[in-house]
Amino acid sequence: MGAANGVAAIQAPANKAAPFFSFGVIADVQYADIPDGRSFYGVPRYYRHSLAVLRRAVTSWNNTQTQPGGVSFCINFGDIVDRHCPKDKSLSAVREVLDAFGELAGGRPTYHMLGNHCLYNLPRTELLPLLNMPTNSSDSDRAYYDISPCPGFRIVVLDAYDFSALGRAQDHPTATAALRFLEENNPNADKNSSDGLAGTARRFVAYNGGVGARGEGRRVRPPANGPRRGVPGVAPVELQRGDGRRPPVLEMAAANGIAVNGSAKAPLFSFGVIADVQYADIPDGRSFLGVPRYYRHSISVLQRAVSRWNTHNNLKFAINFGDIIDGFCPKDKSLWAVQKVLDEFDKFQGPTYHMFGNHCLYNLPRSKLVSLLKMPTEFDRAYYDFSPCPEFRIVVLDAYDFSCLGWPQDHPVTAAALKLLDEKNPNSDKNSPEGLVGVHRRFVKFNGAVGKEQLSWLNDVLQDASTNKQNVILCSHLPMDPGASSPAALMWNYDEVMSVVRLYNCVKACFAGHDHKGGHSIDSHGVHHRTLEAALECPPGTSAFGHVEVYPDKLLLIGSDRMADTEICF
Ligand SMILES: Nc1ccn([C@@H]2O[C@H](COP(=O)(O)OP(=O)(O)OC[C@H](O)CO)[C@@H](O)[C@H]2O)c(=O)n1
Repeated sequence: MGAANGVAAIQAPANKAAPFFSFGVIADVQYADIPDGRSFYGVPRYYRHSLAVLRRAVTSWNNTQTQPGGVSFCINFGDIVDRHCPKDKSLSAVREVLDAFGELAGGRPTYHMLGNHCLYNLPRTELLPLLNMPTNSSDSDRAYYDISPCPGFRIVVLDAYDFSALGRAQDHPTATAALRFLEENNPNADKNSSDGLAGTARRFVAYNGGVGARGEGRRVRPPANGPRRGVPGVAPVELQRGDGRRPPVLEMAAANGIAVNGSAKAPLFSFGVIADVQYADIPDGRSFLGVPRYYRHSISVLQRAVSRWNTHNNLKFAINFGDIIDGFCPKDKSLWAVQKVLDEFDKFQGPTYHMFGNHCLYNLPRSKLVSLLKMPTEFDRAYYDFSPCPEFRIVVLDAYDFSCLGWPQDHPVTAAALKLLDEKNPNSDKNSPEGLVGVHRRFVKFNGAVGKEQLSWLNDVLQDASTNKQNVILCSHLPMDPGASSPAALMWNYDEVMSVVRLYNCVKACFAGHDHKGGHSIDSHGVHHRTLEAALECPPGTSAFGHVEVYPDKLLLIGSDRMADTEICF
């Protein structure tokens, strides 16, 4: 491409060899023949339509035009039917979904796993024969297995409810042990509620479960020196690899085994995170795709974040991942709205580092924003780095450096970016990804790219960080890995940025905003990508913010209710 301020050509994959095998994937169909509803947090759920999604998936997997050679099998990641399915219809609903999987051409199999919703409907004993898992075991309760579709690969399917309170009779020893475990680790009367639990302890709710320690072929030996750190009432065991070496994490097992791990040392430093506040003094609305947006409530989420960060008392700084106000903010109120949000950030007892999001640029020009957001940069640049301790460097990218947004209409960057969109996106409305396939959906006007000069600056910063043996946390409004984002929310030249990142080993994690539902992935080079859940889409009374504890060998994102906790080990 090599455009004015420059994004270079999007690379075709270098390796064009045929894959060893392909397989279809689908998760959380949660079918029920009932009207549409909403999740606990208010997100719409389409119980009947989900079966149509599955049928479309099967048609697509059967289509050798779109799936050259077809898929060899498919994996269903659980929750085949929903808990709201009337219980006298559970069996027929499960059968309906299984019939849809059965349409996979040539009798190719589907490999299923258990989800909590499966177990709300039917006991394990009834469910397991229906799901026909290749456990190859006389243990009729077993729901974990492995398959080897070709000599060089093995697929391992875990039973995440092996140790859980679900799916077994109340007086079954495993159910009793799991309930006792929940009693010890969750003080709420409603064990589905994580209220009051902090960080990763929020996972101790009845709708989750654990991998038990009794698996055949897993060699378990008791610890030499009695119990170590762990969950109260949980007896630790150490699991051995087949070669006898201990795995890198200490695992704990309860009566029937559950694995947990934690950190005892103090972090090097911690920082607050929040994304997509998108405040506007306007009534609630919806995204283009119909997800509710709470424009006024989002500032309450920020207020709660600042108050929690201040209570924490040990956060060195905060990072705001962009979209400080919304595009629907009346333009004569943009400045007032930005100032109102900044006043809230000012109540935090430390500095806040900001970055541009598309919505910032719908409201105000770049030059005005750089000074309002007090970015620690020279000239009008909106990318920068800083080092909160000798071992770490934080790099903040400007994901709209090369974009159609924020530059004057007659600026060469605007013209070059529009030209790129014309080449990549045939729609007359360049905000629409309609008809674009896969990661090509990112070529829409509400995204942008890191320009040539910024790429070269990034290269210099990463080289310097490597020389100084610093770990790097890369921050950008736009996500940079398809595994952690919808394709339509990706940075235009995420692949170019990641090519620079991969020249070094210093970048340990990339954090982003923009894709409001959030996401997490580990890319092929082991770099974690964490897209943060948006403050804007928190129904009143709920929140999405967090703080990151930074250790020499890991980051722990500790989220408030809608922001998921994430452990990033390196
Ligand atoms: N499919 C779409 C999606 C959006 N638009 C229009 O584009 C503008 C920006 O969209 P918006 O959802 O407000 O952008 P956010 O930054 O809040 O969210 C990120 C993306 O949605 C990521 O997936 C707006 O005018 C939309 O109406 C569109 O036309 N077609």
